[in-house]
Amino acid sequence: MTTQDELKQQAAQQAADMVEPGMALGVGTGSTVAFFIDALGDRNRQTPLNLKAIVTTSNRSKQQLEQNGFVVNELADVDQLDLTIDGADRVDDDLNGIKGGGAAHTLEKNVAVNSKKNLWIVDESKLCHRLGDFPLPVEVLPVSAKQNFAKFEQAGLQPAYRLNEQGERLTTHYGNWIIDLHVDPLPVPDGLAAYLDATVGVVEHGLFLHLVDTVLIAHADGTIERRNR
Ligand SMILES: O=C(CO)[C@H](O)[C@H](O)COP(=O)(O)O
Repeated sequence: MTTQDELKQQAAQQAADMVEPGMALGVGTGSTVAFFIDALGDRNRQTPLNLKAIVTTSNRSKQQLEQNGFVVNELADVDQLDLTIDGADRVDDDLNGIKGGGAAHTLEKNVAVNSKKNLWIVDESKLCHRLGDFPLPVEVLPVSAKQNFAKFEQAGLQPAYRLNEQGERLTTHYGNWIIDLHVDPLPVPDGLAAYLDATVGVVEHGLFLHLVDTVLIAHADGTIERRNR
């Protein structure tokens, strides 16, 4: 039987084959992306890709890219990316998604919107008809987290602070906190995104709507499905 890791690896391998020489590439975060980075490294060792730039969204991915011989750039040093390859926590029938299971969605969204094309690599367990069964991560400034938490509670969004292994509030790369919202299903994702975008103290949320161009889905029967927006 194919394990979930094998499925992630298959999607990652196919994505690595889709990278074109000379591209400015964005690379996301997570276990699926970790397979992608190793596959890209293998390909680059066989035939150098001479990538114009590589920008990534976490220290973990950065370290792994460097171990594979790539030089990593900051988003601030690049005008625009050609392609960004990332994982996702959920993908719905309209190719909208939830990201941020790894608390990296703020940088992930900044990289994604500055990329001409976005490709997600997922195994079939990430598919859903409607978003909601995976908690929606919201990165908030600590200064007004208490008030925003109360606001989310009043709005029926069932907030919970994300905790680290020590049981303390998890701190993001930018020194903020994550509040996970629990609404299943999300009735109107665009409406919720607009509400969160307009909430002072919300740094970024994990709703990635109308953003991805292509999703590669690894199925348990060994096929890789390609869905385009
Ligand atoms: O959004 C993310 C991190 O913020 C990841 O892309 C998402 O959590 C998927 O991770 P994995 O490939 O490990 O399932």
